Amino acid sequence: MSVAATRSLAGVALGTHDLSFAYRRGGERILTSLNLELQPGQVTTLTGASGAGKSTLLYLLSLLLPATAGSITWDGRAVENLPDGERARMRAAYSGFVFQDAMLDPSRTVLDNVCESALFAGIDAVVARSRALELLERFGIAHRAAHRPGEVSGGQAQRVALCRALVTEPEIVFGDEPTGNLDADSARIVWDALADHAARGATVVIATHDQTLAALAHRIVVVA
Ligand SMILES: Nc1ncnc2c1ncn2[C@@H]1O[C@H](COP(=O)(O)OP(=O)(O)OP(=O)(O)O)[C@@H](O)[C@H]1O
Repeated sequence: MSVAATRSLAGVALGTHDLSFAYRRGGERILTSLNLELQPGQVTTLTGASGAGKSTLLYLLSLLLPATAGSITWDGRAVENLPDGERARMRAAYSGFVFQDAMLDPSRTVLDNVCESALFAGIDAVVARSRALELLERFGIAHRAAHRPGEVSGGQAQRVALCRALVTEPEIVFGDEPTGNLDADSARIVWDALADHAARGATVVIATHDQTLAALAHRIVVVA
């Protein structure tokens, strides 16, 4: 394992303060006056019924969506009103996101999908490629590096998405049902990788319906 992969991480404390959100102005509130503090070095799982707002909360915490009311803090800094460019820069520099259904770029190879987020975060191309190959190897999909996402299985695609999220060595990892397409053994590998990342100091926040995995987290937040 490389030196980079064993570097300890500081993580980012995530907070919400009276956070509310509606997808449309004046529309139904998905989240109402939510107050949370999520600590570095921990895995937090978000559970709750389908449609309760777990994915929405991940999008808010990761700065993909702006809050309707209230605030979101990263290490105490209010981030909900930052300009879009700054939010994108912070996302790329500090976080990785494993989306539901992988969401890989179908026109690019598996390797390029993983490298892309590192390049976007300003990581040197040679380093990005070496880290990407190392992660693909670690998760047993290096033999698919030159394939397109349409040529790999759902479970393999989900592992590629995990590699893409980890390639920047992020301080925060968000996962939206990251084990949803996986069999029990593969799900455990993904979970262990996320738990390892938290053990190194990162803040890890995972939305999941899998109660077995959720129970392994340091903290379970029920979104209602
Ligand atoms: N882009 C959108 N526009 C409008 N409403 C949306 C949008 N995305 C989600 N919703 C609605 O917001 C609510 C919360 O959705 P969200 O995906 O956050 O729930 P979830 O808890 O993650 O659900 P699941 O467990 O099924 O993935 C749902 O009622 C959903 O229909």
